[in-house]
Amino acid sequence: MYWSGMFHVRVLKRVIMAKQWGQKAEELEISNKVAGLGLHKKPIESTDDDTADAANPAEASLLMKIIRQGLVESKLDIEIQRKDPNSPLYSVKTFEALHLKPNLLKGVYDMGFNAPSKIQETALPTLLADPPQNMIAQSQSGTGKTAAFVLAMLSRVDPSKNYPQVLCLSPTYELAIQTGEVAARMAKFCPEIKLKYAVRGEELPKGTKITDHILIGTPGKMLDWGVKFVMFDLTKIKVFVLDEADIMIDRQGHQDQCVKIHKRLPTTCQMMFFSATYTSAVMEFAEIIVPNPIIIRLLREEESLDNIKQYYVKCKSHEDKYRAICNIYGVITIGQAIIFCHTRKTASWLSEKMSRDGHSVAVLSGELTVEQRIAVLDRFRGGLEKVLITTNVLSRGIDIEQVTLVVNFDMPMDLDRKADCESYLHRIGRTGRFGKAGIAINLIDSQQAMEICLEIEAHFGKKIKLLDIEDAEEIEKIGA
Ligand SMILES: Nc1ncnc2c1ncn2[C@@H]1O[C@H](COP(=O)(O)OP(=O)(O)OP(=O)(O)O)[C@@H](O)[C@H]1O
Repeated sequence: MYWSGMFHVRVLKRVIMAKQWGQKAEELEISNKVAGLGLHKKPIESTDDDTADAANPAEASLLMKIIRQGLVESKLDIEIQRKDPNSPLYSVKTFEALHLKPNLLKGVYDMGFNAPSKIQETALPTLLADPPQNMIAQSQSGTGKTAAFVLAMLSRVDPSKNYPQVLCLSPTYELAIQTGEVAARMAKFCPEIKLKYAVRGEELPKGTKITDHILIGTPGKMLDWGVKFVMFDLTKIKVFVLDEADIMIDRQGHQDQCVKIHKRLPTTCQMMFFSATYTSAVMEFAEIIVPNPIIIRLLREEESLDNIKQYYVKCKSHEDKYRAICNIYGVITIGQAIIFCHTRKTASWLSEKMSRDGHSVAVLSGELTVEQRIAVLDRFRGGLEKVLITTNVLSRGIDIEQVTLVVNFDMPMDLDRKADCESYLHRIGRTGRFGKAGIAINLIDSQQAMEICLEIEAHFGKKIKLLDIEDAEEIEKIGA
């Protein structure tokens, strides 16, 4: 009965979520659409010709979706896009091939990007195509998703119209600021494009009418400005981006606010949902609230966990875990490290201990003000501290190139104290970004932690090797 119970919970959750987002799930059932377009559900072994047959982007998109039904994470999704240059799903190998505005292209090159990453080459032709198409995209941490949707946002703006046309929502203050900084760098040669942060601390006098083209922020502030104080017109929004879309949909606080914004957007608004992870329930739900989405999932074998060496170390206590960290530090040269703890209390205990022993450490946890959090991150980015100790608050999105080591002081777990595989992927994704090498070390001090580690290993199908922390030679090898 456990399974059937789980099933009902899941279905119920989807129905509640669908109701909240103001959609009728049935209206969007694929079978109805297939009937409406006179198409038939294709067998799993569809070939490239299936897409070539599609007469227009809507059909192509539908067909992709149908094909995907039987082939989630199969090679077909991406191969089709590569082989049919007439399809809006065609992928590009250069930024020139995207026919960007010249000053945007200049900005991209100025950032040191020579060629698009896999998610960029796959997503951008579709995101920039006309008529605009909706997208739900998933690819591993550090693969360039931010640049993909930021480039699409900047391309869609009409700078001659002085009102917000693009909304981009992030789950945290830090991520919103980081995304805004990427957008500002990319738009360096497009001074006519105006961008504003909609985050805590940004105050506008009542009655203000916002004239900036792009708003990047957190859901609460965006809701205040758009709905409560009507400082801009939500019905004029052309592009709506949800970064870290899975938690934006799944977490109660964010969800309520996103729902209220989403409801007021025009039906013509292009929706872009991006994340490194989606549980299947969230993905199914995302497909309901995003009309006719093109869905891109980087193939499992493309997920770049390969460039992160994963280890676990057996420890007996907190003290023992601390010794393990010191041993690793004593032996290998580490750029910078992020250490994840389960609670703020452990984070501050560890930071005090490390500071007392002469390590330069910073702590970032939920109780700091947003200004303090940004200051801590800026110092860490600038290399002033080598170690950042934090909680799950920083597991997502933060991009710091020099981080070569991630330590799970405590294994990530959900409320049922089971493995939280999504958080694990996001946490270790703070290293090994954009194909660089990284190391992830899990400190295991209980049977339960070991079980979580094994569950994570099985989930991703990637070996997490035992590391003997007393064996200096072995530790040296991992740094090689
Ligand atoms: N085409 C490119 N060429 C070179 N570097 C790139 C390119 N695209 C992105 N990058 C760099 O790769 C790093 C990771 O990119 P980004 O932060 O967009 O990843 P992400 O997929 O959004 O990760 P996460 O899921 O953790 O948020 C950044 O430092 C970014 O500047």
